[in-house]
Amino acid sequence: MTGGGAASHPKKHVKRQNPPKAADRPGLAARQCAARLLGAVIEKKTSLDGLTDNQHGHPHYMALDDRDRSLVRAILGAALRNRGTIDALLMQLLDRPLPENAVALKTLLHIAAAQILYLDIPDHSAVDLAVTAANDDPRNRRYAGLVNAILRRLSRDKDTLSTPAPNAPAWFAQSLVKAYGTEKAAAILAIQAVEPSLDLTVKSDPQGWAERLGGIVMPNGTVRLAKLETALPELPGFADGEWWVQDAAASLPARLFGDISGKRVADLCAAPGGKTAQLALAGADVTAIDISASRLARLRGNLERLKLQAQTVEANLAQYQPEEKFDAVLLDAPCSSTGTVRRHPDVPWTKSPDDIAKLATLQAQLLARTVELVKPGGIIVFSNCSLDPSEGEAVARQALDNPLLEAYPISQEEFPGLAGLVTPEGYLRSTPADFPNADIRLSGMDGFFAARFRRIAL
Ligand SMILES: C[S@@+](CC[C@H](N)C(=O)[O-])C[C@H]1O[C@@H](n2cnc3c(N)ncnc32)[C@H](O)[C@@H]1O
Repeated sequence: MTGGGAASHPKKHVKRQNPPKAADRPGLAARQCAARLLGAVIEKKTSLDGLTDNQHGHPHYMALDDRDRSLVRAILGAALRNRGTIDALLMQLLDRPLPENAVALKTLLHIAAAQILYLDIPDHSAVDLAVTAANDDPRNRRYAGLVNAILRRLSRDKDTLSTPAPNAPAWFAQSLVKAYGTEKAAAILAIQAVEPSLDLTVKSDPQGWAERLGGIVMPNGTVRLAKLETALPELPGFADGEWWVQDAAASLPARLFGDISGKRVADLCAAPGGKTAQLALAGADVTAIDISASRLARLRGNLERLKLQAQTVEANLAQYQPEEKFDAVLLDAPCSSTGTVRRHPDVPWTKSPDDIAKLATLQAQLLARTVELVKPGGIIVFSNCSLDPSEGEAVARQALDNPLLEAYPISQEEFPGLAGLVTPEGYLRSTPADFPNADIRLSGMDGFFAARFRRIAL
């Protein structure tokens, strides 16, 4: 007989199997971590690179195994690349807008929608895990039914819903239109939604490496792979230091010095060292300067793998005093990095017009300082990976107010196959919409700007 009044019959203690705790659900921790990190990017403007750093990342990310970490990165990549589309789709499915303060709910829905719409994950697990995550979070518990309903509808109707929404915050979309016109701005935003190819700068024999690695050779000699099929260190040539990862556009500024074999060249904002490696490979006696000890340590590690040499100096460029001036200097200045939006889809969401204005001021100061470090007659290359002309063309034009500098325009002949990147003023300007390819996975390049000057002998 069972039952009976609890008061009259003390309950026999029956050992019951506990239902699995939410925290034990496979895949839940990764989804919760993804939602937390998306919140940090959008609400606190924290850089995704820092949050997902394998040594110093967010504690919840660090607690995950490698598989879950790569899942978190994939979810966040899809959620950020397609943020405008996801937002518009969710709005269509909601009867009324979410409460303003329901930030955690919105983040959770975005994470789940990214999986349903863009990742090779069964829709039902994305939905189930989102509902479990909602129930596990006091802020979202009362919305668990709504989460379930919205995500099921999204899964069912995703092929018929349409949303022509820009995947960028308004300030970024508007700045692109202002700088490049409507058509090119749209092309830039379209390609930023696609995961970029992987470009390698090879020490020699680009054609041979392209054949070995299954890639194509770009006009500048970079080898481009449509997709990374294996972990980078497992690719042939990595351990032997035969190549390094560097976007095709990022490889152009260091080529603007001409023959630098045997010359003393300073790479003034050097880490992690892609351009230092190019200069060293070209035979220059390179001094690599950077303000960041940890980034310089990465640079040293990279050079060691590549079996290339450079002296390294940890210093703030504003105070740096070399014993002797250099024959040439490269200033690859800190910038808003909006040109790297394809690999860093968090950038438009973490940066603002205010940041761009501050960085443009800093770049002008660093460029003025750079002039003091080069010998009369020496070449100065100023570059950065911003798409905003106020960090590029405007800084370069203003620098010519300095009587010690003269323009040394870049000519189209210097870049066969990429001559379209050279502007009438003699600057180099690339955007993600440049170098289109019928195979979208092979299309595009980072947005980069470079200007070349000569220090005048007075
Ligand atoms: C765009 S990254 C350089 C990338 C590098 N040139 C490459 O190709 O790998 C800018 C670098 O400037 C460094 N930096 C920023 N401000 C600096 C300063 N005042 N003095 C020296 N380095 C600085 C940062 O630590 C960062 O490593």
